[in-house]
Amino acid sequence: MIYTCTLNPAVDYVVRVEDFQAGGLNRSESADLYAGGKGINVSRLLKRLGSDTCAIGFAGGFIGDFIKSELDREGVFHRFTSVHGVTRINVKLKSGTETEINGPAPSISEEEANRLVQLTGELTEHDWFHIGGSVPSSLPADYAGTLMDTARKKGARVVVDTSGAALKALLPYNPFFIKPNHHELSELFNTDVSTKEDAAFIAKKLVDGGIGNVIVSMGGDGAVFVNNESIYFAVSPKGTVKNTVGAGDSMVAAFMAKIDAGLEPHEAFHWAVAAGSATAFSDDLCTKEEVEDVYSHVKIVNVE
Ligand SMILES: Nc1ncnc2c1ncn2[C@@H]1O[C@H](COP(=O)(O)OP(=O)(O)OP(=O)(O)O)[C@@H](O)[C@H]1O
Ligand SMILES: O=P(O)(O)OC[C@@]1(O)O[C@H](CO)[C@@H](O)[C@@H]1O
Repeated sequence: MIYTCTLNPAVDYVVRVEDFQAGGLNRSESADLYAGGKGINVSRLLKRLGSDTCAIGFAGGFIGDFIKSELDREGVFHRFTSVHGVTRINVKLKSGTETEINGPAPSISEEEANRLVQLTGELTEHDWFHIGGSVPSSLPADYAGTLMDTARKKGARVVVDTSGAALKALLPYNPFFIKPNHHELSELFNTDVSTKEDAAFIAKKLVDGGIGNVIVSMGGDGAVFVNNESIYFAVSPKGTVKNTVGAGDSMVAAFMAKIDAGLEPHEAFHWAVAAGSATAFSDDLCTKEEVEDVYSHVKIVNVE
C-alpha cells in the first residue's frame, strides 16, 4: 500500500478571470473546487493509475469533510486524523499567469499529532510512506522527521516532497526518493539552479549523501533524474497548458506506481514526466489514458 501523508491539506479553489484587475471588482468565468494538498493529489493519481493507496494526514471542519467526500467519490481510500481546526482553502487564480494564495494551517494539538504518529506505526515493510507539502507551524519542528522515522523503522519506503526548512530537516533520513523542483533545489543549496547540468550536479551530491533517487522537475523545461547508477534528462512535450497545479505531484505518483510495479528507475522516470505533463495539459489531475497518450511524446536521454 502506498500511504500518502498530507499534514496541511486544502481545498484548491481554481478560479479563472479573463483580465484580472488588482483592487477592482472581478467576475470569474469559472470556479472549481478540488481536494488538494500534495499527498492527496498523489493518492488521487495513484488510484487513477491502478495502485493501492491510502491518504492520511490531518482534516478538520467542513473543508475536511469536503475533502473526505471527494476522495470517497473517487474511490480513494483514506484514514485522516480528525482535528478541531478547519482545513484551509488555497486560491489558484488563472488569468494569463497562475497566481496562488495558499492559506494557513489550522492549529494541531499534541493529542491530534500523537494520533497520526500512532497510525504511521501501523505501516509494514510492504508499504510506502510519502510525505508531501507544508508542515503546520503548530507542530514541533521535528514532527515530520518523527513520522518518517516511525515509518522507516517499520520497514516502509519513504518518499519526501516538501520544501524549505522541512525538506532540509528530512534529508538526513535518507529517503528512497525526493522530487524538488529547481526553485526548491536553488533555495536548499543557496545557489542558482537554472540548467539541467546544474540540477544534475546538485542531485548527484544528494545521491552521494544517501538519497536513493532524485527527480528535479523544471516545469516546461523538463526534468532530471539521478540515482547512483545513472543520470537522465527529459524534455517536456509541447502542449496547451491548462493548469500546472499538481503536475509535480503527478510525477511523484507515477514514479512510485511504476517502481512498485517493478519497472526500472529510468522507465519510471519516463512515466513520471509523462504524468507531470499530462496534468499540466488538463484542468484537473490527468487520467491514466492521458498519461499513456503523452508517454510517447516524452524524450529521455541517458547522459551518464
Ligand atoms: N508548461 C509545461 N509544459 C509541459 N510539461 C510541463 C509544463 N509544466 C510542468 N510540466 C510537467 O510537469 C512536471 C512538473 O512540473 P513542475 O516542475 O512545475 O512541478 P512542481 O513545481 O512540483 O509543481 P506542483 O507543486 O504545482 O505540483 C515537469 O517536469 C513537466 O514534465
Ligand atoms: O502549501 P503547500 O502545502 O506547500 O502546497 C499546497 C498545494 O499548493 O500543493 C498542491 C500542488 O502540488 C496543491 O494541491 C496545494 O494547494
